[in-house]
Amino acid sequence: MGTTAVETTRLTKRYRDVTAVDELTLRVAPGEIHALLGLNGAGKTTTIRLLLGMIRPTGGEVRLLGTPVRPGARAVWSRVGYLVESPSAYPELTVAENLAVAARLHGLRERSAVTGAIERLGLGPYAGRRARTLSLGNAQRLGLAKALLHRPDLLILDEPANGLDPAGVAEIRALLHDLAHRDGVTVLLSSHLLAEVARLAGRIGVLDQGRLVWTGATGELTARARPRLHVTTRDLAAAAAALLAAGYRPELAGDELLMAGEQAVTHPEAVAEVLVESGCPPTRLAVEGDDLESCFLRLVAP
Ligand SMILES: Nc1ncnc2c1ncn2[C@@H]1O[C@H](COP(=O)(O)OP(=O)(O)OP(=O)(O)O)[C@@H](O)[C@H]1O
Repeated sequence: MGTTAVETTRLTKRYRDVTAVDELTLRVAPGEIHALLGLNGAGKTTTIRLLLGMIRPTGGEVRLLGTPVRPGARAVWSRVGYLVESPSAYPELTVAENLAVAARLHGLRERSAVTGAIERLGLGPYAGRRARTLSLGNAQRLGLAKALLHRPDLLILDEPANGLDPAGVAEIRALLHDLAHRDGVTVLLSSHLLAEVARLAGRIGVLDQGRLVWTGATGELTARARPRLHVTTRDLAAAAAALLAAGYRPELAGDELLMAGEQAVTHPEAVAEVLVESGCPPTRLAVEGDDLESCFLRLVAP
């Protein structure tokens, strides 16, 4: 699969005075787990609905697996699985019956597709339960099972961890990890939880007010959360010069110096010694790490 799995070009959706998605240009490579991260109202659901051709864009275009998404262009859907918010199921049918209906709609061999999906999603104990009696978490699992029935090459999921307890979240994470890394399935998912996507996605696109404000490898974002030594002293310039002369790499940030190096973080007492010797004793010296959520919030801060 050489083609880009998901490709949007200046994708835009406007509702009267709200621009829900604003000139979004996104590329997701095959086999990648890519997360669209954003706060409530950032435009995640609208983007996913546009990708799936559920709503018409005001501007721009979408290609999935190299094929333009247009009304009537059906071929690509046999290779795409999706789960959008609040998965729908026939409430009076059992889990197995719901899957059997979905398998028939896909033209699949019913029995093996259903058994495989039940097994993959750990739905065995619930196979005979009517869909309306399922917990939110198990309803979400049934939705995922349906999305995976036809073994798609691309899986598009809106907030897949919604309604799941921590064990369920871990299970879904393991499943998506396996799908991408073992079976080469491309996964595009939306989430508002950086800590969660950081454990799963290889790349992240941050959406804010419909715009892609940051995109890159997950590691680039989490690196911002590494601990740094914060130094405050009366004469920052003199302190910075002394620290530089001692082999450190201080960075001036407002009214303090920041030091990210391993040595400074693990041995702040040695830094204190340099500062005292140079006549700039620290008035504050603290190792602090930004948590992931504050890194994310800083990206989307007004
Ligand atoms: N059908 C609609 N009509 C009018 N405005 C809409 C419509 N759908 C979405 N919006 C607006 O577009 C913006 C983006 O909404 P969207 O649901 O895509 O965000 P989101 O990131 O998925 O948020 P959430 O996590 O709350 O679902 C919001 O301001 C929302 O109010």
